[in-house]
Amino acid sequence: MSEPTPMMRQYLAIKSEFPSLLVFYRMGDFYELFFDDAAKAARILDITLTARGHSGGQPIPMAGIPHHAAEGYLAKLLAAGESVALCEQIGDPATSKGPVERRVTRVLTPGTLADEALVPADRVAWLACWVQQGRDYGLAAMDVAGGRFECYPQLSLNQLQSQLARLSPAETLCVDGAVDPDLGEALGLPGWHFEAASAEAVLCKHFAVKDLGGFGLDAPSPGVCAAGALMQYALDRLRDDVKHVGSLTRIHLDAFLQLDPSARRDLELTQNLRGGRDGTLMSVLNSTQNPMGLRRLSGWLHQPLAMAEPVAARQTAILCLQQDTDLDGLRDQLKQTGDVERILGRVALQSARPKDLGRLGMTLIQLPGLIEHIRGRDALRRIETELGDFSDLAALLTRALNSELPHRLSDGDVIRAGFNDELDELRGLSNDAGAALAAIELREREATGLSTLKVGYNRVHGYYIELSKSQSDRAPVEYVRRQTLKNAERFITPELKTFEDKAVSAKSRAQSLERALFEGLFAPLLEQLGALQLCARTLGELDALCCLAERGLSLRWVLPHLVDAPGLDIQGGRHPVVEASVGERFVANDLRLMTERSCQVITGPNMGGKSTFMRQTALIVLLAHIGAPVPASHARIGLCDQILTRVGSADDLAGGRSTFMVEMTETANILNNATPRSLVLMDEVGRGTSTFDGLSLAWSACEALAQRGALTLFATHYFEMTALAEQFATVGNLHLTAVEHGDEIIFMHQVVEGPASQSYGLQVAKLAGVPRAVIERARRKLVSLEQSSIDQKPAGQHPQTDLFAPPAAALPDWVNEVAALDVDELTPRAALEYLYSLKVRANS
Ligand SMILES: Nc1ncnc2c1ncn2[C@@H]1O[C@H](COP(=O)(O)OP(=O)(O)OP(=O)(O)O)[C@@H](O)[C@H]1O
Repeated sequence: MSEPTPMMRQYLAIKSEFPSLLVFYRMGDFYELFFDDAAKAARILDITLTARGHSGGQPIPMAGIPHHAAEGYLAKLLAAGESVALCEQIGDPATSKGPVERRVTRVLTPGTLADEALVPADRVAWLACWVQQGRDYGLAAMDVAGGRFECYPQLSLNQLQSQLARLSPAETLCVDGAVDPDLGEALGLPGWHFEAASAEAVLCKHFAVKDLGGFGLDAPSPGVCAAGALMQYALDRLRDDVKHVGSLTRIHLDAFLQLDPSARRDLELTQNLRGGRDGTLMSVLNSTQNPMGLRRLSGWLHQPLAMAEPVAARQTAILCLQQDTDLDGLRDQLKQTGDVERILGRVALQSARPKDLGRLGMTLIQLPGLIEHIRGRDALRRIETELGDFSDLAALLTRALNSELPHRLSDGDVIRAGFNDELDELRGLSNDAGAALAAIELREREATGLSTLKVGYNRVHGYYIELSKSQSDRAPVEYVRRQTLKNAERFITPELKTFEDKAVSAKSRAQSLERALFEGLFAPLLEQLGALQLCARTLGELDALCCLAERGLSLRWVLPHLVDAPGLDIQGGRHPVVEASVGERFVANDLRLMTERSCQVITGPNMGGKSTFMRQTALIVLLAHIGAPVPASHARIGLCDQILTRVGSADDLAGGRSTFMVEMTETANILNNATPRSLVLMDEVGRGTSTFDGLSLAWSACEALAQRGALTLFATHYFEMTALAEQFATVGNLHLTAVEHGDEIIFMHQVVEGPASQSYGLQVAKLAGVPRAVIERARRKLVSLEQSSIDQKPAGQHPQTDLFAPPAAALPDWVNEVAALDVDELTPRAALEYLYSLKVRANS
């Protein structure tokens, strides 16, 4: 069996330190990956898997990526949730015996990134950490690129799941061995990181405080333990450098409208059910002008408010932007601003690039003009103040930086001419040694009056002044003789010697001085970091508010009246996404849900618009709670505590749960948590099992919600459920209208009071292209099913039939007649005659 080569031994030693990371092993112009790392990277990156040498008689799998193109590949791996250790060549290949010395210089994990190329601009790559203590859970989350840090001191399992679904973390941490599939994948950390004392000590040290009382976190809690462990991890990964994380925000969940994970998914806020972005609420709502505004808007959508005051403040600001400012002008100006929030993160992490500071400078220059648009408006006064005044920094950056900046600092030409004399001189020397020498030559010739004096250079003696033999004895005393030629003498002077030292090393000295001057710009920025971060967040907020103001005007949405009493009164409500696709053809609908009529059972044909109507109600309620205008002609919305949904069907095969199991788990969650302030959407609950089981479950779930007084929309194809309205005063019936036209069906999409009369399932199937023969067969089967259903319903045999049967008085008399028929005794002819007689009665 062959021994590993020295290089492979080196690789294996390094890999053993980072077993769970992909090790990028630098070899010349390539990063190479070996063994399982190579196979994984080849699969994710779609690159070729090759082999190099042998190990244990087997070829070693290898995959490589060019060093200069690494960023794109890294971004893809990190987006796939992988972490990477970059192992660089440290030693000099020319002088190394054996393999060049190599060391891991950087560890990249999905949740600890701030590089522009590696973090998507449109969302926050949260690093989250949870811990369980008894029945309670604690959660902490850090936005490393943006410098935000949140703590949720004490949560139930349900709340933790909901928050994790909201954050959708790029990377999650938990106690080693505690990984729970219901909470997503997580990296285990040693338990002692989560001990209260060590967690608190890490946090106090970072924030330079005696205790955490200032953050409202004085009492020990699982959340603080999670926050401490998370901070330690971030410090380890980022080499003790997260000074832009200046505060820990305690999150009070009561302040926010809760969305259960299924509501977040089903309502397709920022991601559709297929995982894409089209057809989402965000796709209609977003007209933000910069990434800070986009992230802020997305954050608002996922965390609507539950308190009247902050909602009212946003509404007032939006109204002011719509009525009292040059909204287009303001938005144009916001378009010119850079992603200051992330730039500041990179400044703090010492990884800002020239273009970062250039864009920061440009943004700070724009600020006064931007503020001018909102100056003196009461509703925007806080924003005006928080944007601040950074004219000193703007001036500094303008003076210091060129207007065109390179991608990398090492490319040079970053610092503007005139900012630093020494740099100007060094650049002058390296760029323009010839001109400088000509200037010296001219000056010396004039000073000495020696006409043959000239300045030259050779590689052995460097720079010299040359005089012809005839004039050389008149050389000034400070000229030191260096070389005698046949017809000339060569001299050096202290000035020339200095010039030479400077010129030879000028280029490299210019580079290092430029680097020092560039990094020197960080200090004054960091001095004002807190105020700059506030400015960045306020820019994001203003952009998001402008977006909502603009969307309201462009899409004819209205600001709703928010009231404390639970209930909804929506007039002319529309579904923003469906309306965007069908345009004028969209049929607006009204809805009233009040304490006295809190539950509506919705029936109507397939494709009639039941789901659309229910979802539009949830979206209107959600938009109202972020303070936004809503797609309606008028809306009065009572403050809600949560939106709970059970719509659509999805298998959770990975979690080992069937469609019906998922449906029932979500239903259980709703029944356990709904309150009279909750908006509950139930779409065809029960359809995943046998008719009677499904109907019974749907009935009792709807009954329970009605009794609890939760604001409920319950769409169903079980017509039996329309009878609930007769038993409960708080239950009403609504249906979606459709009309038959010959053999066709036309959907009116209108919501009207009362139960639907027909389901039109077969017509819809025909519309969908189900073969004619199958439809005909289904039609015959339907008749016989309906017939046998009637036959099988003598009172007392099926408790469900009693429970759900419409009151006897409501039935037409022929039903009893048919029920009494002994079909087996009928001849085909008698049956046919009876059918004809029924038809005559039906038409009369
Ligand atoms: N109010 C409306 N105005 C115009 N078109 C609508 C409206 N509501 C729904 N539609 C159209 O009808 C289609 C079907 O709507 P939806 O999925 O809501 O029906 P449904 O009653 O829930 O159907 P099913 O019972 O089969 O689930 C939508 O995709 C949309 O194109």
